Amino acid sequence: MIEPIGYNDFNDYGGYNKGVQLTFKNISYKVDNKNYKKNKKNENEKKKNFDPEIVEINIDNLNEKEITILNNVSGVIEKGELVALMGPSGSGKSTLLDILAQRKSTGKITGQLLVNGKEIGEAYKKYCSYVTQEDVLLQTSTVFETLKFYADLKLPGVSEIEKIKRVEKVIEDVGLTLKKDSRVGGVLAGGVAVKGLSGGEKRRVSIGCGLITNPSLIFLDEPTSGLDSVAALQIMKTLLNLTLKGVTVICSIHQPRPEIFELFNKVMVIIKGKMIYSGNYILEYFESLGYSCPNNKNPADFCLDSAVTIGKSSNYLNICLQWEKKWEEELLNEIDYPPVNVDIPKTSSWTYQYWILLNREWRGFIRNKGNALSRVITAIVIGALFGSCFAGLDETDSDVQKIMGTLFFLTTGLMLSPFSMITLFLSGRELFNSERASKIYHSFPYYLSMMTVELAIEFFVSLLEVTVCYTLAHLRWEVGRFFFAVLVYSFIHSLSTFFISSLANLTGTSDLTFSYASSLSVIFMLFAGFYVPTNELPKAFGWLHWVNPAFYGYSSVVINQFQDLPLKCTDEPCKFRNGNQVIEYYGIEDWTKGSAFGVLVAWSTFFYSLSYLALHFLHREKR
Ligand SMILES: Nc1ncnc2c1ncn2[C@@H]1O[C@H](COP(=O)(O)OP(=O)(O)OP(=O)(O)O)[C@@H](O)[C@H]1O
Repeated sequence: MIEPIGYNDFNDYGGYNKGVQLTFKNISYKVDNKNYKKNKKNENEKKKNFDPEIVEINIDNLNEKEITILNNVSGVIEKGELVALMGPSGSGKSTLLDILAQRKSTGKITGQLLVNGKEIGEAYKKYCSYVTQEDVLLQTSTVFETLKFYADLKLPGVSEIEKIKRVEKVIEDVGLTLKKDSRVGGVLAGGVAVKGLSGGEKRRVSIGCGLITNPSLIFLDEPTSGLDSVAALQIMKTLLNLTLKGVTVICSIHQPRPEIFELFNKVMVIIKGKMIYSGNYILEYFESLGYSCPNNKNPADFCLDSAVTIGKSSNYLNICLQWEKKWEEELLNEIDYPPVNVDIPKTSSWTYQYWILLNREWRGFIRNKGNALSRVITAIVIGALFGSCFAGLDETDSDVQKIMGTLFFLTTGLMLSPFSMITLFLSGRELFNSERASKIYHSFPYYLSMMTVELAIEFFVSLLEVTVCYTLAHLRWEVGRFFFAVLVYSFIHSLSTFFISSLANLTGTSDLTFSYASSLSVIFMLFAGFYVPTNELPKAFGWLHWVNPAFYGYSSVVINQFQDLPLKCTDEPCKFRNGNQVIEYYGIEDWTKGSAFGVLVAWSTFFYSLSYLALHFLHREKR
């Protein structure tokens, strides 16, 4: 027999009241029917060949522009209650939980949500926790680091020692003391597998993240899924102990074993988007409807089986109406709203969020050794390859074309290398969406920290590649010009990173990102000014180089290389006697290296902002 785990030694660091009463009235949720037009067409076809003998589907339902997922759902959850949300698969449990936790950002939600009888405000999410059904965790962090990250962001103003104590207590409560320093593990973006926790252990880490702040209201979407029966009971007892402190806990749950089912103070049953019962006498209620639980049957299994049967029966709508009537006429009037205001927990500042996120981002990069090493090795190999192909160039008119080629291939090499980051951007986005929905940080510090680490790496990679290539190819090796070239190349690299991350954030899929990014990169390369000098472009395409960021990067390094450079003539007639003639030949004499670099920086800023805005506003949730 597992002993319940106490929370008595937890301090209320946030200083806010534990536990709240939550009332939801007439909640409905509708989404656009994406198949509306297709269904309408099919319906017309069916009407043409209508045969009442064989048509079974309800044509009217397929025909609606909006699909109703939840329909007029109401209920009350008292302070300190442990509530089970039950129903057949697809009945709307997770959707209701998402709406109660204010995590739905798509579809049309109507109805009222009250905390202690008052409309919920902006701070609502700060005193609730939500534990998702899927475990979205950073694979490279340890159990301790994962929980400490939540403690750092969600417990501002609490001392380091207290935060560590809190983290260790939660780790103990979710039964992971022996795994405290194990990595979470999983498959990293790019396919590298990191050994780590089992599925059930990850579940416990996710639950621990929800418990770290000692919240007033906890929502858990199927907290016991993936756990063995002992671990499931242990987790549920942990939750029960929280409720004894007054915390309100709501879980969606499928088929709990009888010992777990007994722990719940209240059961809510949803069938096909409608509530049919909410209370603590579920078996008696089903009996009154004519469904009796056999003695030897698990009551949770019985409830679910009965719910499935009711959903299919012709009496379903009557049962729903009967419950709605009971709610309107009896239960609603019996609600006793506690006269307590909920204190709002503090939030950490953006600078602090940035610092914590930066640390995590950097740790993630260092621990993803395969990625870090491959980027460094690729930079050295590519730099050496270009440098060797054009090795020992002289400052002569006959080597001008080769020098132009070296500069161009360095530019394109650095433009193409961020393609390998597509999966990294998209997998990071899943974690970001999950953490943002919990309101633990703002998107801006997240994006800034991610890009700070990326920019630092890119500067280092560019420095390596340019140093190797410039040394071997004998490009203009003066301190000022060399470092200017490194700066331009690292901006070309970052611009391409921002460009690809914009596409990833706009499209949300790796296939589309790859396809758009590769097509546009080819256009960028074609009109960069190497293959065809800008003044020789056909008139119809002449404008293209003006809107081509690669043109500005390439022009900047070409001017940096050739400006005021005397060239030796190897053959007569001599094509170029000095570098300025080269600059003129390529049609970029109106630019200085500084002005072209300035436009490159402006393009980088544009893609940086576009990528951030797409991250902030698009693809918030999968469903
Ligand atoms: N945004 C959406 N667009 C279209 N359909 C949706 C959307 N959100 C939910 N649904 C549909 O609503 C139904 C209820 O989904 P929900 O995930 O809430 O069910 P559930 O009871 O939690 O199921 P399960 O127990 O299998 O997790 C499902 O059929 C789901 O496909």
